[in-house]
Amino acid sequence: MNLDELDRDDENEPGADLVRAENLSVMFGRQMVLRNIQLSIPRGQTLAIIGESGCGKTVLLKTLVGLVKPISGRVLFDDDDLAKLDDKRLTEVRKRMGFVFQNAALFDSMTIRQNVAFPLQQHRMADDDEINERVMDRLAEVGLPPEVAKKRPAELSGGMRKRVGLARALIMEPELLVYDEPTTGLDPIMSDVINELILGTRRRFPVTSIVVTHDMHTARKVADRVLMLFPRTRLAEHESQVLFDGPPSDLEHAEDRRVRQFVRGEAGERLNELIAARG
Ligand SMILES: Nc1ncnc2c1ncn2[C@@H]1O[C@H](COP(=O)(O)OP(=O)(O)OP(=O)(O)O)[C@@H](O)[C@H]1O
Repeated sequence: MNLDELDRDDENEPGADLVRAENLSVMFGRQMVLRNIQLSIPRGQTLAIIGESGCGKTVLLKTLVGLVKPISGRVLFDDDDLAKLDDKRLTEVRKRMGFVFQNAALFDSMTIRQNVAFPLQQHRMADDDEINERVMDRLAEVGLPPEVAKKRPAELSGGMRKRVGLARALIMEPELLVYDEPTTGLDPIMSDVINELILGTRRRFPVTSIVVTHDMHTARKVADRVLMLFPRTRLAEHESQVLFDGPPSDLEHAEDRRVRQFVRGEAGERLNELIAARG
């Protein structure tokens, strides 16, 4: 083994950062949604991003995977600055990411087999037999029976569609999996099935995960680390937008009262603010 190979091995070790955001700020028109976000996600970590509606969770997620461009700062994926990559390199990098969207985002006109195979076919990654085998393996991994492959999304329940979405995200064996609200709209039992799948996926593959969620049960159960964002508009000028960054077990005793209120589901002074705003 030469020195270059040794270096590469170091980078792939658990613990080295896969994603790094430096001084990230994002604006839409005149609205500053994110300001000066600093974030490093080591390989193998599962990070949950929480915070009230509209605080910028999804925007942060999209910026970290290069779907939204920051007005300042940068995102490094495995040390590559996403803003500096041309389209071809960005496509290569995206192949290393899997996306599980809120509504599963399946193609209604395609069968489940075609939906799950889509990323492989799009990148012409395998022949038909291999694609078929991989699709069936992934469906089995998310607990779906083989006969589901022939069905169309409309014939499945919401929970089954979410599982198909996860199977599709896994088909490329990504290094980074991002989940946007994976349990929204599901009953508590089906939510827990999805939580267990997220945990099981992490056990089976050495994947790094980012989970945007409103569901504190999900955050506590699947995450090694939780990041809580707060809406920019309600922060004092000097305050950081990240109110909490630590293990889920520390949330209940967080120093910041706004964190404790959020995780306990208490409206606190927010209720008075909303009543005052209504006049
Ligand atoms: N493409 C866009 N163009 C303009 N404004 C946007 C765009 N995407 C998001 N925003 C604004 O950015 C803010 C943060 O949105 P974001 O979707 O990240 O919130 P969130 O914390 O994920 O909320 P929720 O929990 O309700 O999904 C919102 O005010 C939203 O209107």
